[in-house]
Amino acid sequence: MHISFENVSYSYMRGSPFEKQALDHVNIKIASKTFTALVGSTGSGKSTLMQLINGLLLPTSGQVQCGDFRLHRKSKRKEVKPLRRKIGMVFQYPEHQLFGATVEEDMLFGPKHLGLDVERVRKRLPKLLDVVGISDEVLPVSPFNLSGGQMRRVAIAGVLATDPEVLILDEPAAGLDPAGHRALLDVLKDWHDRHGLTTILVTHDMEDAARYAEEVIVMGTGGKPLTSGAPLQVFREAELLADIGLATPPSVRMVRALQKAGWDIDNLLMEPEALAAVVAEQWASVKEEG
Ligand SMILES: Nc1ncnc2c1ncn2[C@@H]1O[C@H](COP(=O)(O)OP(=O)(O)OP(=O)(O)O)[C@@H](O)[C@H]1O
Repeated sequence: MHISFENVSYSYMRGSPFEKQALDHVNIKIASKTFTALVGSTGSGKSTLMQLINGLLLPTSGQVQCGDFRLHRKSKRKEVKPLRRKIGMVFQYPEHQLFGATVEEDMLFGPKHLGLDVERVRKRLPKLLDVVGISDEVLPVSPFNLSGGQMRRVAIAGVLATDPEVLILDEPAAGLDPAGHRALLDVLKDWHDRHGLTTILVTHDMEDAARYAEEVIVMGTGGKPLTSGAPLQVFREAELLADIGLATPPSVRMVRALQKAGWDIDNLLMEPEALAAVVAEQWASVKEEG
C-alpha cells in the first residue's frame, strides 16, 4: 500500500495555551512494498507521523493518502476502521500490551477486535509462533510466565496474526541485547519480504536503517523531514545528520574508507555477506603487505 503525506501539519492540544505543533507541512511519499526507516532525534515527530497513518490521529491540515484511503481533519471513525484492519502497529515494548489469561487469548485479541475470522487465525497461531522462534507449547500458558524477550515475540506474532498490509514498527527491538535485537529485526524483515508488505521502521539506530531499509527518511527539528533517499545517499550527508545528533553508522564509515582505498562497493552495504568478503580480502592483502 503506498502512503503519502500531502502538506500535513499536526498540533497537539490545539486551541489551548499548551498547543504544540509536532508536524509542519510535511510532504512524504512511501512507495508500496518498500522497507523504509524513519529516523530523527527525540521529539522530531516520528510517532506522530506513524499515528497519522492509521487514523489514530487526524491531520490538523493537509491529508494522508494510504492506498485508497484519504485521511483529513474531518475523516469519520467509521471511514478509518477498514484502514486500521490493514495496518499492524508494533509499539515500543509491545509486551506491555499483553493482558490475556493465555498466550492464545492474547494473540486472538487483535484479530477478534478487527472482525477477522477468528477460527482461521486460531489454526495459524502455531505457525506464527514458529516464525518468531517460539514453540506452540506456550499457547495455553499465561504470557506473564514467559521471559521478557518471549513476551515481546508473542506480542509481535499477535500483530502478524492480523495479516497487515502495512507494518509500522516503532523501535520494536528497543532494550534487547544485540543478538536478540538483530534476530528480531531479521524475522520482521523476512516477513516483510515474503509477504510483500509496506514496512516503516522507526529507529534511533542508524545501523538498523543502513542494514534493513531501502529508503531512509530523516526527520529534522521543527516537524519537517530533513532529507530522504537510499541509505548510502542519505548517510553521505553526514554533517546534516551530525547537526541533529545522529551519527553515521559504523558500516557506512567502513564503506567510505574502502571506497577511498579504491574499492567499487557502492551497493555492498545492502549485501552484508559480500561486504564481509571484501573486508576479509582487504584484510588479507594488508597482512600480506606486512
Ligand atoms: N500527547 C501529546 N501532547 C502534547 N504534545 C505531544 C504529545 N505527544 C507528542 N507531543 C509533542 O510533539 C512532538 C513530537 O513528538 P513525537 O512523539 O511524535 O516525537 P518522536 O520523534 O516520536 O520522539 P521519540 O523519538 O522521543 O519517541 C514533541 O515535541 C512532543 O513533545
